Amino acid sequence: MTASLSLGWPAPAKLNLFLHINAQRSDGYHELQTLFQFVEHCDYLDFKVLETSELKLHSNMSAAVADSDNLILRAAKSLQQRTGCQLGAEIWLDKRLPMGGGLGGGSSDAATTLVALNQLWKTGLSATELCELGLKLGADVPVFVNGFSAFAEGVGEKLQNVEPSEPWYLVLVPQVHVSTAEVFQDPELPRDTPKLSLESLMNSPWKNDCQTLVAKRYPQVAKTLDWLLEYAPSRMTGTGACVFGQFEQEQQAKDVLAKLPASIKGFVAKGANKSPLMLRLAQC
Ligand SMILES: C[C@](O)(CO)[C@H](O)COP(=O)(O)OP(=O)(O)OC[C@H]1O[C@@H](n2ccc(N)nc2=O)[C@H](O)[C@@H]1O
Ligand SMILES: Nc1ncnc2c1ncn2[C@@H]1O[C@H](COP(=O)(O)OP(=O)(O)OP(=O)(O)O)[C@@H](O)[C@H]1O
Repeated sequence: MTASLSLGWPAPAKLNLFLHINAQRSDGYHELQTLFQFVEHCDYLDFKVLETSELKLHSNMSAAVADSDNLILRAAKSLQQRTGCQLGAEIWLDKRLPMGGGLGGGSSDAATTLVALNQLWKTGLSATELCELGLKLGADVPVFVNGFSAFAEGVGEKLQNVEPSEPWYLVLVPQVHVSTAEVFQDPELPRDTPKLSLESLMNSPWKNDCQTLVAKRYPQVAKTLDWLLEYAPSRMTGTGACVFGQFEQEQQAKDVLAKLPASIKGFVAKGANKSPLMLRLAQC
């Protein structure tokens, strides 16, 4: 192993514990209020610093994503451009998170790339500057850079750290791809939930404003959610397709996982208010 090789940078999944859509802005984006929590189920990235500005990605992603669209390479390039850094990187992605499932895997990969390369290239951007850079790549990137469970407003970039309880989750992955852009463009999406204070949101029942619409458009999501609701309080995350049920004990979640019909995939993971990415960064 050479000194320039840096291994095992996690890119965790997130759950939207609640997701309210408050309004649509004139640029098409939506004002929302959401509560993000990480789960200890991650993609992993390895980095090798190159002395030239070349950026190279190797991955085991099941779906083909062109290099020009890949959020990892876009993140690395944006950091080079923002800082004038002349170094490059060879990056290995061990993709474990389902893609397009509302778990934010692509955004999380981008955030881990920004945080890791800022460290390895010694480009010295602050967390706030990395969040600003990340927001240009996707609305969910800043919360992953921030690294703490957060109440988010705006399009998802105005963050306030919070500490909800850290239960065990059973996350189910319906085998359908839900496009975030399509959900937000759908005329039937409710966009008028009143903005509430954090305190009243924390004390009200949690809901996802995209859930009814996505369940209607994708019967497999409805079926999966109905199945899980038999065992635990459950909701959809983000714009779907994944749904999650909440349990006090790991074993309870595993017992339900064991009953899962073969046609549905799922995993058990603990909620975490501190991102595993921050723990990895602290090791540097
Ligand atoms: C719904 C959430 O998953 C909640 O965590 C996110 O806000 C979505 O974040 P994301 O996947 O990073 O989304 P982006 O890649 O920025 O946007 C995808 C598409 O979703 C729509 N979009 C996204 C976020 C937002 N607040 N309003 C929107 O209308 C936009 O049409 C955009 O073209
Ligand atoms: N490194 C990456 N990993 C996953 N998807 C990527 C990556 N780079 C680009 N993408 C593209 O982003 C799309 C969304 O991927 P992602 O897994 O982040 O969706 P998601 O979990 O629904 O995200 P969100 O909850 O933020 O909407 C993919 O379908 C893919 O085309």
